[in-house]
Amino acid sequence: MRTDAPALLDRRSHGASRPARVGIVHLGLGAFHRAHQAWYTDRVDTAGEWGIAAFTGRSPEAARLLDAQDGLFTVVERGEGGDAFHVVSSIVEAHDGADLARLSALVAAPTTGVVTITVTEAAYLLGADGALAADSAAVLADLRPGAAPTTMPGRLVHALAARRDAGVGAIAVVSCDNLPANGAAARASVVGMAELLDPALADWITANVSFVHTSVDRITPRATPADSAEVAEAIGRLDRAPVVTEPFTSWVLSGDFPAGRPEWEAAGAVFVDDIEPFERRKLWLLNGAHSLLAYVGATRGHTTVFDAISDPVCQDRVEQFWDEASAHLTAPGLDVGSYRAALLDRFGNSRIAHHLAQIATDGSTKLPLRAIPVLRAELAEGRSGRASAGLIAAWIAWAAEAAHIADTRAPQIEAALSLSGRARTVAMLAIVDDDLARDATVVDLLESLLAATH
Ligand SMILES: NC(=O)c1ccc[n+]([C@@H]2O[C@H](COP(=O)([O-])OP(=O)(O)OC[C@H]3O[C@@H](n4cnc5c(N)ncnc54)[C@H](O)[C@@H]3O)[C@@H](O)[C@H]2O)c1
Ligand SMILES: O=P(O)(O)OC[C@@H](O)[C@@H](O)[C@H](O)[C@H](O)CO
Repeated sequence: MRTDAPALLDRRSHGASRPARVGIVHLGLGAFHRAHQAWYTDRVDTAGEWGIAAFTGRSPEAARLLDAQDGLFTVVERGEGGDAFHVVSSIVEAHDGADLARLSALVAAPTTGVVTITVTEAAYLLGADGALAADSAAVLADLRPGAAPTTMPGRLVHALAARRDAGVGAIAVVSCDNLPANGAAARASVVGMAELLDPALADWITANVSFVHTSVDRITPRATPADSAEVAEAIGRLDRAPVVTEPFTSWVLSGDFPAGRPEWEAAGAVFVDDIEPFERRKLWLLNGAHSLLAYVGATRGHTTVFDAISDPVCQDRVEQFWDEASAHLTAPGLDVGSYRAALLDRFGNSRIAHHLAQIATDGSTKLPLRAIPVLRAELAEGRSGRASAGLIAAWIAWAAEAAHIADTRAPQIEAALSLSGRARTVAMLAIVDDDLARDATVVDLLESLLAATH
């Protein structure tokens, strides 16, 4: 029977006959990894030494789809003027994250020098003090005798034990999640888990694992079936796992790679000694504005970042938040004015459908990273922090109306929302900052901001 449907992408027809040897293990096979770290590696690994073995974090679906097409996938760079298509072949193995035997074997291999991570902020399971939340249900489940770990730190500790036992030496772990000091966060999460499981292993990890800090940037919304259809039309092959991303990309890294790394700088990555100013600028201005648009925009009936930033009320709120944040972004070379102007262009890319609902998830983890530091910096300067407090108020107002709250702390949020008046405001604020919830001036400000939203 004749069919016009194109054949599935595969390595032979793509001309990438021999997959690269595995040199990188990745945890969290989502859209961002494919649009970012896999894309950089694809561009620079001409010798085929840094193939990526990628593991999913929760559902095995992404691995199943990629495995069926030899790990190949298309990166669609979606600019305002049109799309560019690149088939990426750097992922050479894709696995269910529950496959601990394969994960351990690969992390213990002498040819593996790097582990990269994109598992979302909440998956680090850190408490407000920055340490592993040892009493959380997920951590306790991993600690049960004989339990197969399901968390990121649990699985990585399991695999690092195999590396120690194999005696193949040091390795780099590179967090690419949107967390300040994400290398330190990864260390706190992984070493914290190891301390609970095997203190001697925790010592080995401390001595042999280099936790690299990064600031990562490339807006990558979830792809849709229409994107797959467009890719088939453009490349003449069926791709069930394309990623759609913006043309802009940035990767700033700081730290050691004791077992080598790809030459990512050849594709534009930048290695620096002090990453903090860059990550602050990105987390506060880009991610902070994203969260603000997610809550204010959704409350005003918008669906995507583009819709929201096109609304003058939302843009005005973003500018006010940026004014507050910018007052604390004073390190040389940050060029905050140009960065803000570029962000307005990126948010205004009408062809990128970045859904506010995706950004709104896990607000209880994101606001302490995106709103609270700006609010605290403003309070320290004797100012009210009205715009950053406005982001927290927007989250509270959004949560109060939301039909469904996708958040790892949804039970606490629902309990807080069951209260009313000032008690409710205090309980919601306590979820993102316990100390500030005891500050009557901040609570007063939130109350007045919330009253103004009605
Ligand atoms: N998408 C972007 O624009 C973008 C840009 C910069 C940084 N990031 C970072 O990358 C992360 C992932 O983004 P994405 O677009 O790939 O999302 P995604 O939903 O496509 O993929 C997320 C991956 O993390 C895994 N995961 C989710 N929760 C987990 C948990 N609790 N434990 C273990 N694994 C878990 C999922 O299984 C999946 O493999 C973000 O949370 C952010 O920190 C994303
Ligand atoms: O990916 P999250 O959930 O941490 O945050 C949502 C967006 O703010 C984020 O994905 C940005 O698009 C990204 O950080 C841009 O580089």
